Amino acid sequence: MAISLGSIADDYTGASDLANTLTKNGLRTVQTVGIPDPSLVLPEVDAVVVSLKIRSVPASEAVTAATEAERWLRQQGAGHVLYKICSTFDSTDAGNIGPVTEALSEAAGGGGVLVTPAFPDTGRTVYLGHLFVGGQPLNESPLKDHPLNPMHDANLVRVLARQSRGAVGLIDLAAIAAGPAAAKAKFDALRTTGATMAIADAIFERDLETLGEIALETPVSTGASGLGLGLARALVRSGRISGSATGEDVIRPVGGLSAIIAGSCSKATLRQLDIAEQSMPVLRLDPERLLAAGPDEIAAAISWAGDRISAGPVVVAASAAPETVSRLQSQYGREASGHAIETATSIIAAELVDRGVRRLVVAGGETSGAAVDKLAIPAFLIGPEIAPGVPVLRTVGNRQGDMLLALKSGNFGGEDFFAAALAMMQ
Ligand SMILES: Nc1ncnc2c1ncn2[C@@H]1O[C@H](COP(=O)(O)OP(=O)(O)O)[C@@H](O)[C@H]1O
Ligand SMILES: O=C(O)[C@@H](O)C(=O)COP(=O)(O)O
Repeated sequence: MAISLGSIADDYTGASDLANTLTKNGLRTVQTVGIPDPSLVLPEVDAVVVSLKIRSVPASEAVTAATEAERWLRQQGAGHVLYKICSTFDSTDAGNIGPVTEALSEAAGGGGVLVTPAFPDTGRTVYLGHLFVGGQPLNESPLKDHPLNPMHDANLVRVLARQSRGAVGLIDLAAIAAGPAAAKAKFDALRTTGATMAIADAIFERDLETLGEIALETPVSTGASGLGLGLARALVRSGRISGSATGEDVIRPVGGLSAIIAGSCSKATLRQLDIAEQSMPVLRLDPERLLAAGPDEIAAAISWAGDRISAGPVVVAASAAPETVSRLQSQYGREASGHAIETATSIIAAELVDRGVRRLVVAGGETSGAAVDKLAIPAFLIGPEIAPGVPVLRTVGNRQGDMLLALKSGNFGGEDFFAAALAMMQ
């Protein structure tokens, strides 16, 4: 297998979001969970997205995992490696976007790295280095209340500089709108002033096409699915790949039961749960009890779901509003509460799969990572899109047999997302 594009995704929902974008733009793509075991037979593809669960781990741990994945991707032939981060730049001052980007760049022999989380399809745009989520600056958006990575500064040049050893510059919209030559000239000029990374503005897809073209000439870039779109289109335009992927054959029915597990506390997921409650049984876990009396609360949830699941899909949710999340975090600590809840939701997901669930929707990046790890799924093929950034996934080499999954980033999807996902998974 010789691939054209490699990516390292910092979480599993982000990986399927990127794999979805690459597929939609013509690249045959597979999403692996970690570096695949050599015994796993992967299909012939143009791109591999290696999913890691490193968004919220200490930076040194993230650097080690990402550089190992980069080495593996280069061995598969990848000429360019994209570090897939969140389109909302989820990363505190202790975060790893800077350290991983610098390490990947060094591994590839140095040079400047283009960085942009812009993803206009989901309302993420960057202007003069400031990230907007919908109409709001990042620090005024719901991301200010994220349970693990609360974002308090919309100026990404500053955010990235606080995490990094090297200097960070800006490729502004004026340079990008003037086309690839002007954008590249600005990028080169920044490098002569000592910047090792450049945040790039982008508002429209055409900006991302320009950025994809200049990023493809370098060995490493960092960004969200928008930059993936730019890279994929540049690859197809270059004639290096045929651009013929579709993803439709991936959704052959798998049968079995279906369930939804939610651990995201994002505004979008909270709304989707309220809507799901009108048409399916929804169990709201009690996070206080999960932390105080873990196994009992988990067993009660499994029993509740077991009583209902043969009649139709069930939803089990830990998700709560920001006030409840902060109360719990001040009592048990941010990491400890997040980790305990992820462990609980992953055990519940695995039990439900043991009881016959073959169609599973998981809401939340960390939540999805914990569930997929617990299920030990090695890789996914990418099917059609349910909502921007969320494809149907089909397992590859899964020990429970073929399953269909949707790993939903907390912030993604319309209010009827859960029903829409299940309707595409038979
Ligand atoms: N009620 C709750 N209180 C505190 N933390 C919670 C609660 N419910 C879920 N969590 C944690 O919040 C985090 C949500 O992150 P994640 O799953 O990545 O969602 P998103 O995709 O919205 O970022 C997880 O660590 C999850 O375990
Ligand atoms: O880029 C994005 O917004 C998503 O792909 C993503 O990474 C979202 O992260 P979670 O909200 O933690 O799922």
